[in-house]
Amino acid sequence: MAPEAGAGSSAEAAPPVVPVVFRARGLRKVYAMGEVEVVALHGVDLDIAAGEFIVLLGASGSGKSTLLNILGGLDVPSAGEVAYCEHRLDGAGEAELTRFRREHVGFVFQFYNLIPSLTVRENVQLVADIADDPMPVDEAIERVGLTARRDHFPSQLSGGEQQRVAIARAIVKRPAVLLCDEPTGALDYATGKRVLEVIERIHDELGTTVVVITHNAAIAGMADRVIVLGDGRIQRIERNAHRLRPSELSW
Ligand SMILES: Nc1ncnc2c1ncn2[C@@H]1O[C@H](COP(=O)(O)OP(=O)(O)OP(=O)(O)O)[C@@H](O)[C@H]1O
Repeated sequence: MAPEAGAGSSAEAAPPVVPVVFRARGLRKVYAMGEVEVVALHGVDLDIAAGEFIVLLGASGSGKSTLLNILGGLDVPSAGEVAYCEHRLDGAGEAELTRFRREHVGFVFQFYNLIPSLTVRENVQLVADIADDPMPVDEAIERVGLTARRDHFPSQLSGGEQQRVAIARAIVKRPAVLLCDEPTGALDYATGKRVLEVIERIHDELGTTVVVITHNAAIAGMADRVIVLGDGRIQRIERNAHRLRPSELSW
């Protein structure tokens, strides 16, 4: 808990100080393609507080996935600094990044990447087996509403259900951070909303810091803050006065 300012005095209590978990300064990413250099990030400065729900918007090619991948330790910047709490991620070696990801980050991608020959339960178990302090596998499956389907194989599930398995797999290790790259990109309207509800519930019930990339500007209503990227730069950051539930969004 943050200390209360002015305790014991007549001063009004200051709003609670929420610790910053991600801190990026001058983040730059350049991809070398033979003779050609593609600058994906042009010097991004960003703080993300513990428990924030961030939506990352921007045109195709604006650098959203590059930024998310660097925050999640899947990639490293070409220049600049990025840290998660006390972990410096720029300049970290592969082993250090692997440990960081394993201990702190759950990923959800547009495509679910489940193992087809394993059941729902076994897909989630696989991650629980290598986690330090996993939640019970059945609890993770329950949190995404798939208890009745836990012995089914991915091919027996709809796209939205497979995405919910991917979310169960991401959260079973109790990550402090959930990074989602177009989690509803392959889903229809109703199914996409159901997946967003699951992500919202994880955020609200577990206090997970969440970053969601989307092309769908309506989803921005779910966020505490909306970060709009353009051409590798943060174009603007908007704070929502209050977050909307997925059921309140329409597109
Ligand atoms: N591995 C790579 N090699 C070369 N260039 C890359 C690579 N990954 C991304 N880029 C380039 O970096 C820029 C930013 O890409 P990025 O995928 O981060 O954008 P994005 O906003 O996530 O796009 P989209 O919405 O289409 O997924 C683009 O110009 C892209 O072509």
